[in-house]
Order: sequence, then C-alpha cells, then structure tokens
Amino acid sequence: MRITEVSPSTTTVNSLHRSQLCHLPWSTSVVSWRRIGEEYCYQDFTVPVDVNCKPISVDLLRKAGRKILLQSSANAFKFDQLRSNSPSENELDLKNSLASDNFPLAVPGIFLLCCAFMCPCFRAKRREAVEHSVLDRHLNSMDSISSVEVSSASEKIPATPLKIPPSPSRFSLSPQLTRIGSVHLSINQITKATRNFSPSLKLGEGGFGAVYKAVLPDGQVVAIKRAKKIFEQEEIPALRDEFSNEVELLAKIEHRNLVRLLGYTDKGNERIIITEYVPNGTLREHLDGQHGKILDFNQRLEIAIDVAHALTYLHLYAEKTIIHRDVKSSNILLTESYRAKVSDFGFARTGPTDTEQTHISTKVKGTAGYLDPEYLRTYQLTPKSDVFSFGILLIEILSGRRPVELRRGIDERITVRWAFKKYNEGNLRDILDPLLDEVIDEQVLGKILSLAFQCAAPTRSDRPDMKEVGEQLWEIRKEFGKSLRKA
Ligand SMILES: Nc1ncnc2c1ncn2[C@@H]1O[C@H](COP(=O)(O)OP(=O)(O)OP(=O)(O)O)[C@@H](O)[C@H]1O
Repeated sequence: MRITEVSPSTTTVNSLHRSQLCHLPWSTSVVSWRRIGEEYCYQDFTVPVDVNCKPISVDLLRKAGRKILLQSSANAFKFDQLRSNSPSENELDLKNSLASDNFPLAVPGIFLLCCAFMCPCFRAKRREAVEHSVLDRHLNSMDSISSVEVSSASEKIPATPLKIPPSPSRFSLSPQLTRIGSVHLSINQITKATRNFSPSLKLGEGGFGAVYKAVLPDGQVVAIKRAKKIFEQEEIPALRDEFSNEVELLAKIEHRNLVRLLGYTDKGNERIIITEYVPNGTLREHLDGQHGKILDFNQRLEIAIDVAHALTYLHLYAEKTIIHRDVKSSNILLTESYRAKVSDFGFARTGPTDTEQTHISTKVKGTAGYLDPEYLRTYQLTPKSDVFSFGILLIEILSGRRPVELRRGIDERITVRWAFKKYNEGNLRDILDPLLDEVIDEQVLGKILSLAFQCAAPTRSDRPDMKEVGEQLWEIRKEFGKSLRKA
C-alpha cells in the first residue's frame, strides 16, 4: 500500500493516545499498548480512532483500477458499514483488513493469489521447506498482492511554529534538464529499443508506470520507465510531479548504491525515464525466494550497509539534503554480485535548506508499514523519516517478513511489534528468517536488532542519523566476521 497523501482529517487519532505515544519511549509504548489490551498501535496511524480505539470513519473509499483513494466527508464510508454490507471481492478483503487490523488496506485478490500459486518460479526445483515458506509469505503479504495508493482530497498542512518555505521545494522541470544524462533518445528510438514496449521486456510496474528492459544500439542495457497513460484529469499534476521529482533528483546523483539516471524524455503524452539497468531483481523478490538462492546473513548485512550508505549520501553529501520518502524492499535493486542500489525517487524531496529549519512541512507520502509515525502525525518531514523506514527495512531483511503481514495471527501482523516482543523475551533467533540455515552469533544478532529498533523509534529524536547507522552496521559486520572465524 503506497500512501501518496494523507490529510489531517484522516489522521485524527484521539489525543490521549497521541500524547501517550509522544512521551513514551518506543519500547514502553509498544509493550504498554499491548499490556492494556489495545489493538491500536503506533503503526496504525492511518486509521482515525475514537476514545475506545475504534475506527471512526474511513471517508470516501473509491477504487479506480489498482488505486484506492481515501477522501473526506460527504460520502462517508463507515467501518460498521464495512462489516454489515454484503461485500464485493475487493471490499471483502478490505473489510477483513479493517476489521482485523485497523488498517485501511485494499487486498484485491483471488486472481493474483492464484497467479502467485501458479507462477512458474514457485514450481522451480527448490527445497520443500523453502517452497512452503515462500508460499506462506505470498499468502501473507499485502505487497505481493497489490500495491495501492491512499490519498485524501484535502491539501491542508497543519500550522507549524517553524517557517514554511513560501513555495515548498517541490521540483519542476528546468530547461537545463534537457541536457542531463548520457543517453539521448527520441521516442521512436525508445519504442524501437523496447520493441514497442513489448510485455516480454517488461520488468515490473509501480505507481508511476511500467518499467522495461531495453538494449540500445550501442549494446548498453538500460531500464526504461514509462509513465502510465493518464485517464483522469486530477491525476495529471501528481504524476507530473512524480516524474519531475525523479528526473531532477536522479540527475544530481552519482553514487554506486543509487540507481543512475541516463536520460529522460517528456514529449506530448509520453514521459519516460532511462536509468541504469540493475539485473538481479528487487530485495523483496530475493527475500521471497523468487530467485532461487536464499540470501545469506552476510549478504543481508552488506545490502543493509549499501542502503545505509546510499541514504547517508542523500542526507549529507548530495548537493542538497534529499529525503527519499519511499525506502522499502521493493525499491532496493540488486546487482549480480548482490550489491544494493536504491531506486524510485518519485516521492523524494529536498530537506530543510535553512540552517535554522529542522524540518519541512509537507503532505504525507510513502508506503504503509514503512511510514514514520511522527511525520504522519505532524506532517514534519526530516531525514529521520528515512531512518524510520530503514529500521523497518532492517527488520524485514533479518526476518524475511513484510512490515505488515495480514494473514498472520493478530499478534504477528505488525512485524516490528512482533519482533520487538520476541526481542524483549530474549527469543532473538525466533525473529530470524526461517529460510536462513546459519547459526548467527547471539551478540551480533542482538546488536543489529537493537539498531533496527532504535531506527524505528516512534520519536525522531530517539533515532540515530543515517551516517551513524552505517558506521554501526559496519562494526556489526566486522564482529560477525570474527564470530565466523571463532566458530
Ligand atoms: N533500474 C531498474 N533495473 C531493473 N529493474 C527495475 C529498475 N527499475 C525498476 N525495475 C523493476 O520494475 C519494477 C517497478 O519499479 P517501480 O520503481 O516503477 O515501482 P515499485 O517501486 O515497485 O512500486 P511503487 O512505485 O508503486 O512503489 C521494480 O519492482 C523492479 O522489478
């Protein structure tokens, strides 16, 4: 579920809960929420709740293709209605999501589930245990079924005591951009290189559009991201924004752990981004075992370090502070040697430019499960929002579980909460991905988990910055190496 925008009205969490969350350290908040039997937890901010923690309304719910829009007022869509009405297939999944998890999710599908079962990659010669686990993961996942967008009609941003830049630093295409990148192709050349956007060359599809693999006349292999055709007038500004964001940001970036922009085209109804091709799929696919071989612990550590380096670069060393805002396993691409490259800059924004400014105030964008709860509550965006997402990602890398696993028992649905409980009980090994058949030193495991929980602290001041995270991971990796030599 990808959240493109959440208005203040959709996040009116009651003040008691809000203040409790604000003032409790991460551990206390999670543990005490659970101890007093609250189903509501800090991960569930997208659902407005009343004093009894019951969702009060999920306003207009509109489905258009793969998109869900969460909008305000008149056409109120009550939680209770979800329970009583006879549901369509999609509504049924949504109902289950809401009823069971207080989470506004759209999980569309029997059809896609069937595809997951029948997909040839699942029939490949793999160990039975792996197969079961992989299938379980697909059944449990929301990402693998569908990625949906949630947005609201309101564009209001709450007042903040700090200065808001007169025009938020949203990007627009500047004339110089026609000169960026090393690849200059006409639409005709792109059409030829992708064999008229042949489905056989399609690598995948995201919120922005489809991505194709293409071989250029000089033999260079590239990824071509084509904006989806716009049918609804109101979608144009958002998609144009996403395009210009991605182009402007990628153009300024050169780092081995960030996907490189090679060129772009914005002509007529076609908006196309050409980037380096990263050949080994997404991190999520690897965690799901879709590429056959399961990532070992060292590879997982190295991937985490690569992502930490990429984010450190964006936060500290790029021309301006850049906040990615959509750090997640499906946006981490892997090379043949399992090095990670962070992709998808559609939601990225520059951070505070003024030295006195601690944050920028902006609409909430990101992906459910990875979204910083403080940003969601206050609309204040800082690089620490990426740190939060990174913490969630780190737990995902270690456990193999998605941040939200709807088909698991109620205690296990929010992975960070489940992992933290296990950690507190001293059952560290239970958190580890069952597909990993290595014995990991308990101290190493303790340190990396502790780092992940610090990153995912509900309050940004409790989170380390990305540079520190990278340094700590590096130390952990050294310690892991030593533990292997001792064994
Ligand atoms: N540079 C690339 N090289 C190889 N494959 C790529 C590249 N960029 C994207 N892909 C593939 O295309 C898919 C879609 O990518 P895209 O960034 O558009 O969407 P997403 O991040 O998966 O979804 P969303 O945009 O909704 O978050 C990816 O999951 C990946 O499999």
